[in-house]
Amino acid sequence: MTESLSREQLNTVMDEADLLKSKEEVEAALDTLAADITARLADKMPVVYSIMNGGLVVAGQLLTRLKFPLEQGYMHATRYRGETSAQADLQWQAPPSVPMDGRTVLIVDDIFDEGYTLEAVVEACKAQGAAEVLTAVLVDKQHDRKAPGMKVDFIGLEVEDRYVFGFGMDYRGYWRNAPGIYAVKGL
Ligand SMILES: O=P(O)(O)OC[C@H]1O[C@H](OP(=O)(O)OP(=O)(O)O)[C@H](O)[C@@H]1O
Ligand SMILES: Nc1nc2[nH]cnc2c(=O)[nH]1
Repeated sequence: MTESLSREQLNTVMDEADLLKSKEEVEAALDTLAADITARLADKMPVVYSIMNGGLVVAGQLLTRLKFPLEQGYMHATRYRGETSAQADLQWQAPPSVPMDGRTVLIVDDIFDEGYTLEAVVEACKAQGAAEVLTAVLVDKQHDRKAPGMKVDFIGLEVEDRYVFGFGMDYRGYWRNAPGIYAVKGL
């Protein structure tokens, strides 16, 4: 783990960051995501899992826009562990909190970057007997390093290939609470 950051350093990161998507743009994207998900899943009584930690804010703001019966759960899988680049292995810190055998499952996460996290989570859901597994992310990062063949079913916004934070995404553990999507200066 790298050294901890001071409050001043963290405020400087925020002050110097580039705003890529405003709060209003994110909220409009969540409205569209919710409409697309509703059209596909309204009659399925799905289980909707957020992937902790990043999926927490997105799922929180998405779920109240879904006006059909669903169950909600969480799971915690991480590749980055507070760093700004991925570790080789995915670490499971909490398994799925609600049984999914025979169910339609929707996985909600903040970002589709290389896609190895979502790929492993989808495989885990299938192994646990889910009938159908769909994925939704707020942000799709644009680059050519995606896990081969990995696709996401519902995407809110596209962002450039930089390290981003806000709306659930962290900068070294902080600023998940930022009300927009920001790119760290120099990253
Ligand atoms: O597409 P990938 O390259 O696999 O990266 C995307 C994943 O990275 C982040 O999780 P992270 O491991 O940082 O954990 P966190 O949710 O606790 O921030 C994010 O929340 C996604 O789950
Ligand atoms: N916070 C954050 N987490 C990520 N996980 C994968 N890519 C990113 C990113 O750009 N920002």
